[in-house]
Amino acid sequence: MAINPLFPYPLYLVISEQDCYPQSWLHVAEEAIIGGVDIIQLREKNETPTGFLEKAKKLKQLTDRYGIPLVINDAVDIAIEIEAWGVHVGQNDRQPIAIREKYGHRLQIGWSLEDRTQLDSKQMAAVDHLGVSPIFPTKTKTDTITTWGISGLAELRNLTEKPLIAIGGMNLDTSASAWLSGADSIAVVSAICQSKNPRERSAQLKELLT
Ligand SMILES: Cc1ncc(COP(=O)(O)OP(=O)(O)O)c(N)n1
Ligand SMILES: Cc1ncsc1CCOP(=O)(O)O
Ligand SMILES: [Mg+2]
Repeated sequence: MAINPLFPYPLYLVISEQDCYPQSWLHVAEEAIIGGVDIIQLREKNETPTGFLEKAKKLKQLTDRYGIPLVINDAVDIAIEIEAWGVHVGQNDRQPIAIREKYGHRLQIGWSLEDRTQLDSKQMAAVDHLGVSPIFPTKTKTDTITTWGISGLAELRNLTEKPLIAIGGMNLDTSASAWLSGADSIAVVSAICQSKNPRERSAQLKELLT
């Protein structure tokens, strides 16, 4: 089995207006891209559909300008409408097979892995990459099931060739060990969104992933 299959987006920013407050989320996104973020997910859990769509359009303009992929969290219809690169869904969202059946390969599909048995799910046939969720406990998302830890991530690495995104508690102290344990991408919210200097923080994180 090939180790660490290519997912050419080492540093993955998951962003929302709330997680960036009091900074401007769009400014944080641009600074993070300049600093080295390779892919961005818009994750707005408390927005109206109209508000989410407006933000998605603004972020798509930015990511297009810099030529990086945009992922939309949960809202498949918005991802399709703005021609996002991908969508990220979890166990309680629209399921990968249903998305694939409706939209073919218009979206890359990310799926959250919250339990080892989910690797055997038929949904895996429609999944392009996996969010290993969470690696460590985090205040950013508390409705979680398995806290994988670095050892859990390393075990998963031996069980699937799909790209693995490590998420949850990833920061300057934890990202390198997740990377060296076989993650193909390190996803962060607070480490960048709550940094006083998102550009510099992104560059510091990126430096660990080479
Ligand atoms: C890259 C990545 N991995 C996991 C998640 C979590 O998705 P989900 O389980 O659907 O939870 P919410 O983000 O919707 O609260 C993610 N968003 N991104
Ligand atoms: C969206 C999400 N999914 C699993 S953990 C998480 C939040 C990660 O936030 P942080 O990087 O601040 O720990
Ligand atoms: Mg979700």
